Amino acid sequence: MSDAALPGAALTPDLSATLVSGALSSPAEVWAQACARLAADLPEQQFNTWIKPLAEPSLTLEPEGWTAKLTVPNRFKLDWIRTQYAGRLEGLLTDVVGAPVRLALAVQANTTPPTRAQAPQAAQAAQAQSGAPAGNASAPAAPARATAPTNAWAGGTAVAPSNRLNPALTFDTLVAGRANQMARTAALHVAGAPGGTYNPLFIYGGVGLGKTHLVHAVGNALLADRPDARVLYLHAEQFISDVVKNYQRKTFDELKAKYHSLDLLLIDDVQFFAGKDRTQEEFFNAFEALLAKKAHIIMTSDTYPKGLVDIDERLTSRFDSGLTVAIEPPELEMRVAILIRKSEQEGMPLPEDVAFFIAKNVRANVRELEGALRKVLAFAKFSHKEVTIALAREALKDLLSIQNRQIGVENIQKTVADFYKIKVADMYSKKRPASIARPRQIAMYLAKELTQKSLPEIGELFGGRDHTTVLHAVRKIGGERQKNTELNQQLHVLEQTLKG
Ligand SMILES: Nc1ncnc2c1ncn2[C@@H]1O[C@H](COP(=O)(O)OP(=O)(O)OP(=O)(O)O)[C@@H](O)[C@H]1O
Repeated sequence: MSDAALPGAALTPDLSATLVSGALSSPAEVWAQACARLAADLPEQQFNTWIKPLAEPSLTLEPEGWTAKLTVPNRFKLDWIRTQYAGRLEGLLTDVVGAPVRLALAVQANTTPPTRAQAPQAAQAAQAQSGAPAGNASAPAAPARATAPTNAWAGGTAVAPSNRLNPALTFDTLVAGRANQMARTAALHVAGAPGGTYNPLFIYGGVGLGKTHLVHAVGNALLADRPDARVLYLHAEQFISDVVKNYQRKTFDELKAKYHSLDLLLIDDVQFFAGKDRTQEEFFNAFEALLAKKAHIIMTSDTYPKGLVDIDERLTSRFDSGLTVAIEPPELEMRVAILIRKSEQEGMPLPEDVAFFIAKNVRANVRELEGALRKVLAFAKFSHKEVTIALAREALKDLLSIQNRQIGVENIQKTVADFYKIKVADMYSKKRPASIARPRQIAMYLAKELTQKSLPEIGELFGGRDHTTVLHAVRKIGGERQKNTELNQQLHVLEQTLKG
């Protein structure tokens, strides 16, 4: 190997000899051999997606030993390669070279300026991608970028009009933890290899748990990688209104042209398709067309495909034909990590004890956690006081006083059972007649409304039911309550009785 192939290297004779002792004469050959071994080890699609497109690393001899410097196209790929393949690559390079090799990853400098049409999106995506990689929930959160003009809290404010993606909702700003591990891993896979496995990807879970954030992250990551990709995010209701508009104008070809040409369709809250036959038909057509051309579809919902009501079975069975993953409510450590990360993004880092205090008291979902944090930070700012547990207690006193009234799930079960004249034991039983199932659903709904218990905790207290069953009950009764005055009155009476 020549010195030119090893920029900056001061070769010691024995290591240099190691490298040239076999048939290896250049970093390209070292890389080719390592790749050949990795290719034998990895599923072909993974290898072709992540490793094959990489240019060979430079090999330099630093005072600590050999370093292979591998450049990758963007931050997202760097994070993925670092977590998934770096260890294996280091081992293989070490084997091939015959001496320890350290792998150093760097993002490739961008040499081709984006086209005018791509520029704003690329700039937004690059900015959104430039933060620290998404950490482990237990790892300290990365400090926020001082220049970040957009914020994951900002909701729709920074949405690019064409693809409706919010550039602030990225993998970088999504805290990883046990609750979203499966969904996040699947989403990362799709972002790296859209049209491949896990198609469609169906993500379900309760309100405010990060489903929307995750699908935006996939769109933003794909655009950072391929700025020309045709990506569209939309809420199911926007699809419904598009269908209605095109129905009135008889312009179904336009609708088809819009949806069938995408590379990635991200569609939120598909439970809203319930009872909308024409929408379901058009979505079915789009779904089939996109899958046939290997475009990727990611959907979110409040329940798993088979739990969806009033949606045609030919659709729900297709929803389930790729990968279906749940996002669970975050556990305590993850809630703390989220609070710390978000407070840093706000430029007001939260002391750990205060983060634990808030996380212990706000358990329902991340949106509520964000709301509580906002209250505490605003309270500190306006009162010019330090953020302490005492201050947090004061800022959140309304929320805490609701909890202190301590309406327990058992109390709810008993009150509801008395009201509808069924046995309390039926709250835990597997019996399904409507005369029992409905009061049980009402009790689940009230448990969610009036206590701080998470969906899995409520499910457990109702005879070990799955959290999606609870979610279904909460949505169903909540939805019916809006239309059914009799039910609304009954619920009102029950609530007043329970609140005392
Ligand atoms: N793991 C996480 N890390 C950081 N922020 C999160 C995380 N999970 C959720 N959030 C934030 O919580 C808020 C609510 O999340 P999101 O809107 O994605 O929830 P959702 O599951 O889509 O809820 P809904 O069903 O009500 O639409 C957002 O501001 C999102 O950025």
